[in-house]
Amino acid sequence: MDFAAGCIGGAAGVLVGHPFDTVKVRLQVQSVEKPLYRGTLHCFQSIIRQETMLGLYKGIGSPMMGLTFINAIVFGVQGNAMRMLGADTPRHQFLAGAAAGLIQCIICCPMELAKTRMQTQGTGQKNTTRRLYKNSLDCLIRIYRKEGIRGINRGMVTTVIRETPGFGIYFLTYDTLTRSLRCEPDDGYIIPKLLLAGGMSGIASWLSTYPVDVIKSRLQADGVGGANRYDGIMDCVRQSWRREGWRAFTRGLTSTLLRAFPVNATTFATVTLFLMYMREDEVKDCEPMRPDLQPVTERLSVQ
Ligand SMILES: NC(=[NH2+])NCCC[C@H](N)C(=O)O
Repeated sequence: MDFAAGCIGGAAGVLVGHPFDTVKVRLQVQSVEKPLYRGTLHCFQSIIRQETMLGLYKGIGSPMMGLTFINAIVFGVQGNAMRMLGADTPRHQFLAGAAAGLIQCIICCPMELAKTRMQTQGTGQKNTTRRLYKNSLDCLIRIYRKEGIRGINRGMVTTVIRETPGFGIYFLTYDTLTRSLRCEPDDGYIIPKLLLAGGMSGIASWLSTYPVDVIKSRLQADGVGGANRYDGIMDCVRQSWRREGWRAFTRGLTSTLLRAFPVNATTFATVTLFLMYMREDEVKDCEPMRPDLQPVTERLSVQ
């Protein structure tokens, strides 16, 4: 059921957040010498004016397919890892989340490679005729044909460095906030509390590893519409630091945080409420399990 809940939560989150993610990627990878966008709002306005609203949804196919499945893996692995670890402690919450974050990189990296390349090709152009990639799947097929398995896993190291601690903090923050907000199934304010806890968990998670995300986007977008600029992670870090200083590592952060709250508020609230109602019958039919042995999503549904 954790997997099913993650699926539904993931799809809801993508629909809410993709435009913010497109703005984030454009700001992260735009030219420093001749920047197209002055900031978050200007980027939103420019994309809508030059590429219509559809420009904000470029590359949504990949996360819609990928994030839905990724969230199924994330919540499934986290729930099962918590049951394996036994006691529901903050350390176990972090470890179970980190394990889920690490495992989902297998899907996340190729998915974000296709998404990033789709989001950055044809920047500023309305017509789609001269595009290298027709869609996310075509993008991955072309990369695989040209560069093999190594090519579709470009950015894997930075994805692992971003996601493993990022998801540990994601679930630890959610568990901590749902406890301190006393989220109980019979609480009349359960939904706003879950939305607040989920949204803040998303923000905490993205803030914790954001500089790594900038490097990952630059490496995955490298070569779109021009020659490759980077010879690996450290070269990308050195060039970014030399040209832009510390600001390089905060490019697109505003849009990321604007996206992180609604997307993760939607995802966590959907998952928790789904598990709560789907397990209601278990609570009626059997002795409630020890609350200290269940992950937060199960604990909320058992009492
Ligand atoms: N890279 C992270 N910070 N991951 C944690 C949040 C993941 C969530 N699915 C999102 O897209 O916002």
